[in-house]
Amino acid sequence: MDREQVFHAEGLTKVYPMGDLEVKALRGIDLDLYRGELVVLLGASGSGKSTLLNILGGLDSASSGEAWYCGDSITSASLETLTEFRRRHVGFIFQFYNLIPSLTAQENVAIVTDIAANPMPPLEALKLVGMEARANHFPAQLSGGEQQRVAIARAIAKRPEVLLCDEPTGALDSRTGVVVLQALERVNRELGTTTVVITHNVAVRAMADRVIEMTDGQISSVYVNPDKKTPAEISW
Ligand SMILES: Nc1ncnc2c1ncn2[C@@H]1O[C@H](COP(=O)(O)OP(=O)(O)OP(=O)(O)O)[C@@H](O)[C@H]1O
Repeated sequence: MDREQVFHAEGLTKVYPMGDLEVKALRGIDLDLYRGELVVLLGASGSGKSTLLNILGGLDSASSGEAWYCGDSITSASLETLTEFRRRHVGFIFQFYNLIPSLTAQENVAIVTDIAANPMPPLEALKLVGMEARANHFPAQLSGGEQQRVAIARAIAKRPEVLLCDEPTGALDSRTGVVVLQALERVNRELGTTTVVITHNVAVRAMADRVIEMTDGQISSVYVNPDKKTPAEISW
């Protein structure tokens, strides 16, 4: 594995004020993520997975600590710099696909490629996730798994270095979930996109290069997977 550091974090904390109380979502995260690796992020509900991903992706700010993307500080960046960082370098996938209902699959992808610096053609992105035959279909004509694959095509069409996925299979049955994981694995392998996948599904750890587990706002274990499986070999 190439060990070039993409993300580096030291002592990240996140505290949400809740009236007189505080929720300590992150309690000191030290983390490195390396170029091209596929990391599965596990942990109980409320352990801080989404908070961590959102801070790394420039969607949320840390309360203390520092994080860098390729040597540039994320935690001390201005809002404008963070917007530019997200636009140029980060693709996001969420549990729900957030496609625009009045646009076809291809048009949903083109929205992003229209404003990206070095995009791939929308059809090429759809092909990578096996959706080129459905390019002219509207979201309502597609299954949940197919919509998620279009969302992946939309996220990768700008050729981001990093793909951050928060419960990408959370709304899908296992067979459909595997097809979505295959799309993510192919993008990771063919484009070399550093990929982080949050999941509640422990079976998904089998496809990771590394598995990072969070407990109560901290990293409780990091596991290097010596025996990576393809998504087709995973079931739950
Ligand atoms: N905007 C917010 N305001 C207040 N508390 C928040 C906010 N966002 C998250 N939290 C709290 O921070 C903690 C960590 O939340 P987070 O969503 O990061 O956990 P998670 O591991 O991703 O959980 P899940 O698996 O359920 O999505 C939780 O206790 C949550 O309630």
